[in-house]
Amino acid sequence: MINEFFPVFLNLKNKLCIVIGGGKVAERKVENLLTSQAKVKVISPEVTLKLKKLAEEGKIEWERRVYKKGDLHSAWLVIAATDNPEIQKEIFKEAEEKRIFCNVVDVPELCSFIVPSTIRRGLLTIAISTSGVSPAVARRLRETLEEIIGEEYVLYVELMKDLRKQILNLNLSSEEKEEKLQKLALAPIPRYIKYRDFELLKVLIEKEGLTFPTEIFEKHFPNIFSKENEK
Ligand SMILES: C[C@@]1(CC(=O)O)c2cc3[nH]c(cc4nc(cc5[nH]c(cc(n2)[C@H]1CCC(=O)O)[C@@](C)(CC(=O)O)[C@@H]5CCC(=O)O)C(CC(=O)O)=C4CCC(=O)O)c(CCC(=O)O)c3CC(=O)O
Ligand SMILES: NC(=O)C1=CN([C@@H]2O[C@H](COP(=O)(O)OP(=O)(O)OC[C@H]3O[C@@H](n4cnc5c(N)ncnc54)[C@H](O)[C@@H]3O)[C@@H](O)[C@H]2O)C=CC1
Repeated sequence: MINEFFPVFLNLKNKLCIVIGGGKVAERKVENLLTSQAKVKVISPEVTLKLKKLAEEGKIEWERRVYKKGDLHSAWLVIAATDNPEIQKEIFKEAEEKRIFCNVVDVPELCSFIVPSTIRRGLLTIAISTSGVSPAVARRLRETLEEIIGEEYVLYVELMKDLRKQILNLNLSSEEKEEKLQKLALAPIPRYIKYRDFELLKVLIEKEGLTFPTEIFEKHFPNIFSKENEK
């Protein structure tokens, strides 16, 4: 029976996450955790060059030794990434006892959480999981979606955040607000951004009685509007 995993986005900022093992897989998980600003501690007698460098730069803490029972004390999350099946089981056992979520990288059945394949576009995150059965499929799907969901989505989501705020501040009924939000979400705005069709986009936004937030565009494309003015 495959688990029906519960998808969540965790706020790990400054929270201690312990990674046991220091190979290629540990390295990938550590980089992921650092993206979320977690406080990372690696326990492993050997680590990759990259992990060593991160430790030297003070970006992670590295305890150069093997795992021992009790190490998980005060962690929020644990990743067991050693190449030793017995140790992996011991780590999972301690994590369960302490009620700490634990990812055992080589045994999907011993995972109280799994790590999805992830696409990040600024504020937008897309996470893909095959419930642990085929990481290669998760990766392949990520690569396919990355082509559809391009870098234009960084600006797009920032723009929609601004427009939503404007709409919510208008003196409209909740039905009217909902209608405007849905209408904007359906408009091909990512395409306008991708092809720099800013004039068309401006017309669309102003037609809805909203203000075109120039500063958001200028942040991504410095001087884009001033150059147009010079012409
Ligand atoms: C259950 C899970 C636990 C967990 O790690 O959280 C798990 C388990 C295992 N992975 C294995 C193998 C590989 N994993 C990758 C890559 C990734 N693995 C990731 C997640 C997960 N892997 C979780 C399930 C995710 C889901 O639900 O789909 C990704 C998405 C996220 C990340 O790790 O950061 C990241 C892709 C990131 C990206 O590029 O987008 C590659 C390389 C590749 O394909 O590039 C290979 C080799 C090819 C292959 O075997 O497929 C093996 C066999 C080990 C062996 O044979 O020794 C096991 C154990 C088993 O299955 O028994
Ligand atoms: N979940 C995933 O995405 C994937 C999982 N795997 C599996 O993950 C495991 C790790 O893979 P790699 O990083 O390539 O292995 P690796 O052999 O490069 O690294 C293992 C690390 O564990 C450390 N280690 C060994 N015993 C230890 C102990 N008692 N305490 C602390 N650290 C200890 C070693 O020093 C080494 O740094 C393997 O079992 C592999 O099959 C492999 C590919 C992807």
